[in-house]
Amino acid sequence: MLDVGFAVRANGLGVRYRRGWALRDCSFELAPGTVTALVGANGAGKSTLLRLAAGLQRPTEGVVEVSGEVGFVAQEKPLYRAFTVAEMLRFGRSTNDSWDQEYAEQLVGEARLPADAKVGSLSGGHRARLALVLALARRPQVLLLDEPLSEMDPVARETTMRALMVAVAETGLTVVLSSHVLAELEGVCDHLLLLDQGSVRLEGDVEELVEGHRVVVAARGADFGDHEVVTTREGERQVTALLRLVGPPDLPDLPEASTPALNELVVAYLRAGEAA
Ligand SMILES: Nc1ncnc2c1ncn2[C@@H]1O[C@H](COP(=O)(O)OP(=O)(O)OP(=O)(O)O)[C@@H](O)[C@H]1O
Repeated sequence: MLDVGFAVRANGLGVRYRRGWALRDCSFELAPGTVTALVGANGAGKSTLLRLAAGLQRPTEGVVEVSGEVGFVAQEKPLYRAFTVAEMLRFGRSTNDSWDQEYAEQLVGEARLPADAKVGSLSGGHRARLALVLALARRPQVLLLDEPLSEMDPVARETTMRALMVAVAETGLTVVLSSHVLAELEGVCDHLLLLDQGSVRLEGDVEELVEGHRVVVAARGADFGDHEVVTTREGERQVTALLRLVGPPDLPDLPEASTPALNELVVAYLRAGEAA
């Protein structure tokens, strides 16, 4: 792969549909080998962003660049229903120069996909796994996944995430995956891209983002100094706030301050977006 310093890079990216902007002024850069959680409320623009990066849709303004071969698994997982699993693999092999047959067979085995089953007869979860096998076996440099786990059972989710992590560790694969199930992304994703109504609201290294925020429990009306209040939850006497630190985490008068879990951080931003 060319060493260009980024795997995916967007600059001023925007898409307008007839009813308005689905994505507006999005700029970010994802480094090679990172695993990015793409999160946001329904309609925030996640699928649109992934389609643009996959080159399946043109932006209205701005650019998105991907370095190297890109693999994309759409939410609706288009596969040939009349083909068997084995036929899908043969098809993949004959249409992709970079196809890795041994790897494809290993992944099919791990997913326990019966080679002679017709795609149309597979469950939603098995179809999702097959779509992912086909994308991984092409050995792309960048893999874009639109809600890859949504139809899978808990064990399938775990095996799938493990297969992705192995590919990241062994080949330096870059992954961007959208999901509403935040608990599954914790410990797996090292980068976060949070969209709010078509704009990038929060983006960066997960650890740095977590370190840059505090959950505080304080008396109502407490003064949080220069720190940005992302969201608050009012109790009878106390208020729980998520703060984005501006400057050093100088919170002398507050009884409780802890770093948020990724899950907590994302939910706070999504809630703030809804309230806005
Ligand atoms: N082909 C289209 N024509 C018109 N509007 C569209 C089209 N595709 C998406 N949109 C609109 O663009 C916005 C973003 O949609 P998108 O599917 O990218 O969101 P999302 O974050 O993936 O949502 P979800 O979590 O529900 O999958 C929405 O307001 C949607 O209605």
